[in-house]
Amino acid sequence: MARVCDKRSKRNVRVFITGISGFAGSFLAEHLLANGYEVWGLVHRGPGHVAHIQTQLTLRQGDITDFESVYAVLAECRPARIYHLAAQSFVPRSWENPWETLENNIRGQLNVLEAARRLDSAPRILVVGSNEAYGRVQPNELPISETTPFRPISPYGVSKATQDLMGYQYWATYGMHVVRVRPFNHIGPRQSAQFVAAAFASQLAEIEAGVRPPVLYVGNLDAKRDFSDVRDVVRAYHLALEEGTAGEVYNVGSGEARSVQSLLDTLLAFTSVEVRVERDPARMRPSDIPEVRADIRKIQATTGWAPEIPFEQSVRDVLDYWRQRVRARFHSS
Ligand SMILES: C[C@H]1O[C@H](OP(=O)(O)OP(=O)(O)OC[C@H]2O[C@@H](n3cnc4c(=O)[nH]c(N)nc43)[C@H](O)[C@@H]2O)[C@@H](O)[C@@H](O)C1=O
Repeated sequence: MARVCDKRSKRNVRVFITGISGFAGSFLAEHLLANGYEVWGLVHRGPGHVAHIQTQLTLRQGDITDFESVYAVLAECRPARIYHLAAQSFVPRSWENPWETLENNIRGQLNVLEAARRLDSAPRILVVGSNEAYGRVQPNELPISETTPFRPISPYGVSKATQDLMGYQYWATYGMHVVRVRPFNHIGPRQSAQFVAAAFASQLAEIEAGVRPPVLYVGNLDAKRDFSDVRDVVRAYHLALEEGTAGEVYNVGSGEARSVQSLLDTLLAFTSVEVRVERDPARMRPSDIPEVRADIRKIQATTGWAPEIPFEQSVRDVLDYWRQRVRARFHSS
């Protein structure tokens, strides 16, 4: 373990992160900088969530679905590690526009792997799948292990199953050092308000600030998800790529299932305002996986990783993040 945390030994190790300006990508960039890596990244538009550390990074603009732009940036960087995080990650959007999600996620990763194959730096590559690839899991299959079959029920799940298999194939065919992870739900500051914890916290922060009536809109509260903190998840990504075995795949989760109702109850315990909770039909999905829970023994045994941030702390941090954002928005106008 000391090996991957030794800053001096990583000073010349160049990593490249796709999706660096996003939710998980920004925390990964911070984590790798703190561990002494030289961090590069691909941004589509602006620096987003890495604006505050921009001077410590080398950012290049490009479109993940355009091979030439991906190849040009990777050929310039010649990274020793690639963390491929860029993706369309909101499940309901994939039902509205399936091809957009499939194209972005599948073509995007194909471009990264094909470009990496042409590099003489022979990078290690982290491919990010999802528990959505497991899809419709039966109660007797819980907790979900890496050998549980894929039965995706959303185009997003299909795209992640494909990315996962593609990562395997590039290892099997070309012997490339590809390590795959299958993260379960992760929450934390900076997450878009599309996702459940941020969706609830952002409404609550606005209600507290008096800029929204005291009605909190929700979707399916019965679903059970395996939530972990994004800061624990990016630590797992780093350890998986440094300590994991090429060609292998690792679940990343907490090992516990919680209902969306219990997430809501935890949030409401942190506020003193009275809210009415109302079911919003627009937030219901054509199909929703009823329960997921990760078997995380494989990554624990291989890397020693374990989640460290308690669920309540993550939820509190999400709410505080949205309180700050709401304050900044309404004080500056
Ligand atoms: C691992 C996996 O994790 C995530 O996928 P997700 O599970 O779809 O995440 P979510 O936060 O959108 O929904 C969680 C649950 O919460 C329910 N729910 C209730 N009420 C609202 C609501 O108001 N908003 C949302 N978004 N969900 C709601 C919703 O029906 C679902 O059962 C992505 O990061 C994905 O990229 C990924 O890979």
